[in-house]
Amino acid sequence: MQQKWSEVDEYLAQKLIPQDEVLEQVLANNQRAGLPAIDVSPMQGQLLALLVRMVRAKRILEIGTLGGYSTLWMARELPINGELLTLEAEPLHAAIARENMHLAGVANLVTVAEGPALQTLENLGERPPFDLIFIDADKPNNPSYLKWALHYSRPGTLIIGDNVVRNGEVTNPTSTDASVQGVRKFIDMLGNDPRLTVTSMQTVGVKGWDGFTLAWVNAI
Ligand SMILES: C[S@@+](CC[C@H](N)C(=O)[O-])C[C@H]1O[C@@H](n2cnc3c(N)ncnc32)[C@H](O)[C@@H]1O
Repeated sequence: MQQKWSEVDEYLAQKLIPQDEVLEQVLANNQRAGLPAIDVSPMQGQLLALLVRMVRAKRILEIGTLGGYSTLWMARELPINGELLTLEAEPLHAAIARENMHLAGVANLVTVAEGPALQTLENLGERPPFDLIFIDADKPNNPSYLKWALHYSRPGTLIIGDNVVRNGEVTNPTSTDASVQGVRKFIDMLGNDPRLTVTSMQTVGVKGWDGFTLAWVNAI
């Protein structure tokens, strides 16, 4: 079945998503630098781009940069006075992401903040709220990332969480995997917060079985 999903995902991506040399170059640069191939898929990247477009985001926060593949999908949708702050703990990942943003011509819109995301978030201080927040770093910290995401949100902010399926283990309350437990707590927090309207979108494809949560902030 996995093979069929991948085949369908590739077929749809080929039919629906134009070839893009810059995005492909970013993936090639990441591979050459030895970064893990755990970026979003092209179909997920296009979904992020559409969401940025639909909410007319001007200010974006991304937690978990890797080489900046998802960053680029989103940054290209920003207006010229937009900003995307992306948080990355690994110096090599941050350096490659910066190079990729230069290559793609969006370096003026994107700031790659290097260091543990929680530390960066604690030190952001007073600033205008973000319009869209993409959480895609270490899953055990997802509950804390959600708290900070809400801190930097306004009514109308869209908060997206990646990798919420965990190969189906997300339904296992006794899992000893810290990522599963982090995602389970994250989902509980999303579901129990009356300020949020939330859904989840599962995806099957070249990256396996996975899913996003999409949370709309109704009130703060
Ligand atoms: C799944 S990858 C991000 C993929 C990227 N969003 C994309 O789709 O192209 C997760 C990234 O989060 C980073 N990361 C892990 N723990 C972190 C932390 N505590 N603070 C900041 N970044 C972290 C990892 O180094 C890795 O580059």
